[in-house]
Amino acid sequence: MVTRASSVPHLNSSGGSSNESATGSASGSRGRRSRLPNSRTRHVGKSVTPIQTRSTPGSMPRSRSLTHGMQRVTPQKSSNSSGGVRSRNTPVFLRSRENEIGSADTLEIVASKSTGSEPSTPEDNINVVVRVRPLNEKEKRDRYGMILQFPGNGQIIIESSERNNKKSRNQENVHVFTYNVVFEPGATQEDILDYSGIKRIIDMAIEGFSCTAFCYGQTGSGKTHTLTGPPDLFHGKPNLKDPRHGLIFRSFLYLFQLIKNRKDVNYVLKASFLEIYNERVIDLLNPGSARKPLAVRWSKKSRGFFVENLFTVDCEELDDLLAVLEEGMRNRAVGSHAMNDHSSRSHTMLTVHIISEQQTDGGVFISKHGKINFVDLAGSELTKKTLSEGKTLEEANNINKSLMVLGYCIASLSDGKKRFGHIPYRDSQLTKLLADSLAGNGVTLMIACVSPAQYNHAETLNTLRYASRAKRIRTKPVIMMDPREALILSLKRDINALVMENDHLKSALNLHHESLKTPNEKHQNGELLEMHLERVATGGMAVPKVDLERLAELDGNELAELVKLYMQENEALRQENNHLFTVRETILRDQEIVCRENERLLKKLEDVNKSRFEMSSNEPDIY
Ligand SMILES: Nc1ncnc2c1ncn2[C@@H]1O[C@H](COP(=O)(O)OP(=O)(O)OP(=O)(O)O)[C@@H](O)[C@H]1O
Repeated sequence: MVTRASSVPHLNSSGGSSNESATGSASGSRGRRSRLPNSRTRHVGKSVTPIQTRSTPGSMPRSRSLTHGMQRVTPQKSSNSSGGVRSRNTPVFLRSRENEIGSADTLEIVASKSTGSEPSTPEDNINVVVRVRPLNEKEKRDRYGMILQFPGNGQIIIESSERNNKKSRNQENVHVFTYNVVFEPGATQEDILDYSGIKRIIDMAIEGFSCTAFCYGQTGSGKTHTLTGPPDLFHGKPNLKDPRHGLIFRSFLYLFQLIKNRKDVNYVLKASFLEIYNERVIDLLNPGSARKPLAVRWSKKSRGFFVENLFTVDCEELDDLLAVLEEGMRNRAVGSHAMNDHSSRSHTMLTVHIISEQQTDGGVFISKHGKINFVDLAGSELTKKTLSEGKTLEEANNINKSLMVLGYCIASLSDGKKRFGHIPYRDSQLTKLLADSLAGNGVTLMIACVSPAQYNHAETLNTLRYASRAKRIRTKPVIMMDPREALILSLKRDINALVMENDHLKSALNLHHESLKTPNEKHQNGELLEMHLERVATGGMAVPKVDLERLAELDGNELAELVKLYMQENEALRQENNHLFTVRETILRDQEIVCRENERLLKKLEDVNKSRFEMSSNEPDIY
């Protein structure tokens, strides 16, 4: 039975109202190219640049300033089996938990010393949602029963595969799992956009975070359907308003809408699309006739894996992104087996790089490098069920092997004791490229896709267990910034703070000073004022204005000189502030001495008055 959700998560922090129609927004877009223009894929020129995709499993820079904003969801009552009242605005077929994932909704962007800034929380969960597909025609024909129940509050109950099993009747073989959101079989593609948390992830990607959305599950469970929709959408001229469009298409529309609304920021978008087929990385935007594999390498500098010479296409318009999607979908490896006519035989990763440039209040230009990966994993398969043989069997073995490694990584990362030990990322190309999303500086959404059919009990239980484990993984998201810009921004911020402290100290000192002027202090304060005026007059305050846009043009010496100047300025202000603190301490001490002296004098005066009074009262009256 399908019932209304008991509560709805509002995971997106800005601009992502849940009733926004994704397909509706597309109506304004220009006529779309049906395929990626040749010039974009074949020419290594202006618009197509080989770029390295990065993934960092390792450490992160220390945080300098953290603020955490978690968004809680107000629970709504439902009228499902668990009782309660239905909410009018909640979508049917969707269930969520009252308490959603602990991820940063409010981000304070602050530069860190070395590579960038961090959001408000040191540890963020991976957001895990489950999508249950409807029974397919074959399953209905063969009268397979449904083994899943949806009691609400993000819970999903899986019964024993054998209905008459004694254990099952005793409820011993019933498993209950809880996730951030559970999408029931009737959930629409638009529901996934609105309630999976993807909007918040896109919001974060444009803020400079490295984000990933990936679908996981057995073959035929609906991963490709969720991410891209059915394959026939990409045959011929696609209908932009087709309600079957998947999450990637809808995310692109949402992304462009966001960008359009941010007039104060310049954005440059680039996209790449790769697949991992039989452990070989193929560029889907430039596969070549030989489908020559690309190398995945480790970058010491960025402490992450990257794909060498991967094509990246500039995407000025929505059409360009859609063309990338279409081209990749056309080139990916698809096969057929007993459980799926259009089975993905490879893992695919579509990456949108979002480079933003914004002028800060202090006039400095900062650029951030966010990205969002959409990963469609090939499904795990029991080859005796898929009846794979020959080429399909080899593919299945490779798929299962890489998913097994992914499973090990997820199990280790979710285990409090093992997560700091060795994680076998290097054992498969897939885990190398997902390392950053699983354990590095990224923000991740996992959509676990399952079948409700009794026939798939073991695989569904397995996926639900994986998803539960993944939910326990912590990542440490950071904004990716050019380290030089981050350093300069951070120094500039320090200087501003010191200047403010400096001014504050001076005004405080002036106040004290007026009441406590001594020749010595007058001299000292005069000196400070002179120092300050001299500093301003000689330009000491003004380190040359830097246009960070042009930072890349500076050579090493110029850059070193600039950083030196900032550091000198910083040091001078620090010294001056220390000096001011010392002066303030001295003045306060003197003030205390003066106060004590005053008290002593007052007491003395009192004593004198008292003794005078006593003397006068003892004198004989003379008339
Ligand atoms: N939520 C859904 N609603 C309607 N049909 C669905 C849904 N999910 C999946 N399907 C259908 O089920 C079939 C299998 O789905 P899909 O190809 O997306 O599975 P998959 O998990 O990507 O499989 P594989 O791992 O083999 O690539 C497709 O015909 C698809 O249209």
